[in-house]
Amino acid sequence: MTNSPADEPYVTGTDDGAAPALAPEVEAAIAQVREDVAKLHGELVRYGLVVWTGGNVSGRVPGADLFVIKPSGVSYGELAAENMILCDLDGNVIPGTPGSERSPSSDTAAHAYVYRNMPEVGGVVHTHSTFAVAWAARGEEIPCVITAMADEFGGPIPVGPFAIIGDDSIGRGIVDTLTGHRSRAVLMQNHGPFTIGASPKDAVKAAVMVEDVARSVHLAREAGPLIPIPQEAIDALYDRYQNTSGQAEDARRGGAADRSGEAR
Ligand SMILES: O=C(CO)[C@@H](O)[C@@H](O)COP(=O)(O)O
Repeated sequence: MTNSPADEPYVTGTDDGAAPALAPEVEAAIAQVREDVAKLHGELVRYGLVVWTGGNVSGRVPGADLFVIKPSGVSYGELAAENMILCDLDGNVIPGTPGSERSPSSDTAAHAYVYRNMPEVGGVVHTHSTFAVAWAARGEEIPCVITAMADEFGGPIPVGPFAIIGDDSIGRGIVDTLTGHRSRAVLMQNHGPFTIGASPKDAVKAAVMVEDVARSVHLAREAGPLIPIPQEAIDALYDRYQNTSGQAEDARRGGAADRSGEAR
């Protein structure tokens, strides 16, 4: 009895550099993630989170040990599904696949480390958004003093260790800081925010919200002392928001939708 395509082990590469043979459902999933990740980079620009090419979005391919990430240093206006880069969970570019002729994002190793060590994560984002970077430059966590933080992050936004780009250091700092933590954002010291999410869109939302709360709390503290929110109120706000805000089909709530609300 021959195995169905779905039973076939994933072929990560071929000797002649041709694209690997993939099950049809994996091919379809890859195509969807390529489209979503390419489109979501426009949200980084729309919300003012990046200058030049100073940020990146990636998305895990459901059902495969693969993820999609942008090419390094390519203007956001040029990004499209077909020039996103398909990688395995070690951060190796899958040869022969669309976009594989270019180098992946500088942060590919960090994204790959998160995907290997946090199986629940479906998307990873990195930006240099101004106010979040300012808190990172001070190595200071953002205290939970506004209900929007309690809702979205369930408490303070933590700081991760100083780590140099280029190996697993940043990824390890992200995972060590966020594992078991409610926050989907970490301020890597002297660098900037990395966010995770149930989907690429959920991770982009966290990137948008971390910059918003970083700005608000910065301005508040400049004007006077901050008023902490009692922990029981933080817990209640977080529980409500995580379980009733948005729609049941949102990825964050365990659903499959995350393409402008479309189920898939
Ligand atoms: O933060 C850094 C470099 O320090 C990078 O994430 C940023 O410049 C974006 O690089 P990529 O264009 O994703 O390679």
